[in-house]
Amino acid sequence: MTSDEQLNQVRERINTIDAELLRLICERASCAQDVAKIKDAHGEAVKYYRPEREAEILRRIKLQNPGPLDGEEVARLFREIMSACLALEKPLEIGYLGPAGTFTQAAALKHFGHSVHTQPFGAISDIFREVEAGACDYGVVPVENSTEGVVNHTLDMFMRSPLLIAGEVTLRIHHHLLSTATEIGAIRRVYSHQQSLAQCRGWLDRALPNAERIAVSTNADAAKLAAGDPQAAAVASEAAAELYSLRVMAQRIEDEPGNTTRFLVIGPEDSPPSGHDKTSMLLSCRNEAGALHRLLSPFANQGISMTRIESRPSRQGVWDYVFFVDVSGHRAAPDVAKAITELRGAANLCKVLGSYPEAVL
Ligand SMILES: C=C(O[C@@H]1C=C(C(=O)O)C=C[C@H]1O)C(=O)O
Repeated sequence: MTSDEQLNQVRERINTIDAELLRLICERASCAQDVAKIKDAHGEAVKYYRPEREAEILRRIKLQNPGPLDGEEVARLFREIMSACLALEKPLEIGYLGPAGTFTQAAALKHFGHSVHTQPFGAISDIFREVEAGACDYGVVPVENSTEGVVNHTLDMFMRSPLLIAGEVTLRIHHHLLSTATEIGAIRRVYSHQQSLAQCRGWLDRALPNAERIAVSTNADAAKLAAGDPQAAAVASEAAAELYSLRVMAQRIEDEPGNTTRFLVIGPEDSPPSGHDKTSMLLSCRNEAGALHRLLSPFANQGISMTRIESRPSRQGVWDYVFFVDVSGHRAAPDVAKAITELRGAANLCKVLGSYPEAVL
């Protein structure tokens, strides 16, 4: 057989597989419609989106993956299939910290897939308000974001808001040099958020020692500015390059590889147990010797591991400190439930912000 004949044979096989895949994906979509019909028939407030079920499905796909595709890769494909199936009912409305092209938008699409409708907001408080009002189904806000620097603002909102955490998203952050210039030598100005500039300082010192660095409020704003100035560049994401028609002049220019940031999904409800969950809570104690130790001992007593603790001044005058604590496990799990009961007795304040699946993607 000639190589052309061999290729034709494999291509024929691919065409047959594609037809079969298409049939199966459509059959899956019909099943999703059946789920909706059954739920509708039972009346009451219908909730189509099930974060715990989606997390279970994605975890199973990763486990069952026989290769050669990477587990992350197959999970991403199934993420999009589920997103499209769910959108058959009604695309979810997701508010995020804009403008378009921010890492928060990338996080929203990573978590929900591309079949949702994303709506940019200028401030984190606007996102909380829109979700509280029901204008958005969920919101996505940065919580440990090394680029936008708004962690505290998100944490402060939880002190006042009745919203709960329904999910978390982690995103690897890569910075690129974007411009309309034809060569790097033509660049006189570099725009970006100050933290992104700081994260690329070494690279900028070497490649653009004479260009002025100008800090702006978001990386998407930087991309917008670079789009209108051929002597300027922006340090921003690939999404921003596409959105503002900029060329990627240099890729992955961050000094520290492996920079990951975390986002939270906020909604009117948290998530039922998925098998691998986290619980976030807000705790407070008086400023006295041993108070923090006593506050956290219920977790240690139950053998629960704490994955994060962040302290904030309470601003309410009543309590000195407020701690944002993440622990492993769902609030419905006996050990976590027991620790929470103990905490309620000991802490001045114990507000459970929600239990949600650990990020799968
Ligand atoms: C509404 C449901 O399913 C939705 C659709 C899913 C899918 O396409 O696999 C998964 C979870 C839900 O977001 C449900 O299972 O009750």
